[in-house]
Amino acid sequence: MPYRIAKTLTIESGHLLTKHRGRCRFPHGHSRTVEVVIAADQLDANDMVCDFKALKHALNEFLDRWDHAFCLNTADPQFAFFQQTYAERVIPFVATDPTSEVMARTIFDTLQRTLQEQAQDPTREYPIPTGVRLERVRVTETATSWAEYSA
Ligand SMILES: Nc1nc2c(c(=O)[nH]1)N=C([C@H](O)[C@H](O)COP(=O)(O)OP(=O)(O)OP(=O)(O)O)CN2
Repeated sequence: MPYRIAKTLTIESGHLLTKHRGRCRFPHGHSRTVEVVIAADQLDANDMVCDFKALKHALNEFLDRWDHAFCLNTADPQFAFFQQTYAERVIPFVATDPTSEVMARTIFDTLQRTLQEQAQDPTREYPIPTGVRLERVRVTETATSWAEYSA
């Protein structure tokens, strides 16, 4: 697929890593940059892979829930407490730590489903053309660390 576009969003989120030996097992936060790349063989009627706004809307539908939220392994002994206390601002990661790798995979799988659904609806203000392919999702955790998940 010769054409490729990317969109980047930033979210503020907290987490802790139950399996980490160091400080990352304690609650802490990150300004996370999420970069998604989609590809296409040909351009649409607007001479685009797809409108950047379409990509932003598709990503935001899901990622807004992670903004100013706390990502937590459901196996954490404190999970029930956090969920009762902070309700929808606690994002459950089922029996897995919310590492950058797991976040990248979760975002990839969810965005792929969203793009497929929205490509069936040409009446959207910013439609997703059929034939576009989600190539990769990169989650940047700190100034020096990122993880990527790709097709
Ligand atoms: N492969 C992964 N390793 C680590 C993850 C992760 O998601 N995937 N996450 C963490 C912690 O969340 C930590 O906050 C970030 O790690 P790190 O880059 O080590 O952060 P530092 O600011 O301490 O980096 P320095 O370069 O050492 O200052 C840990 N590992």
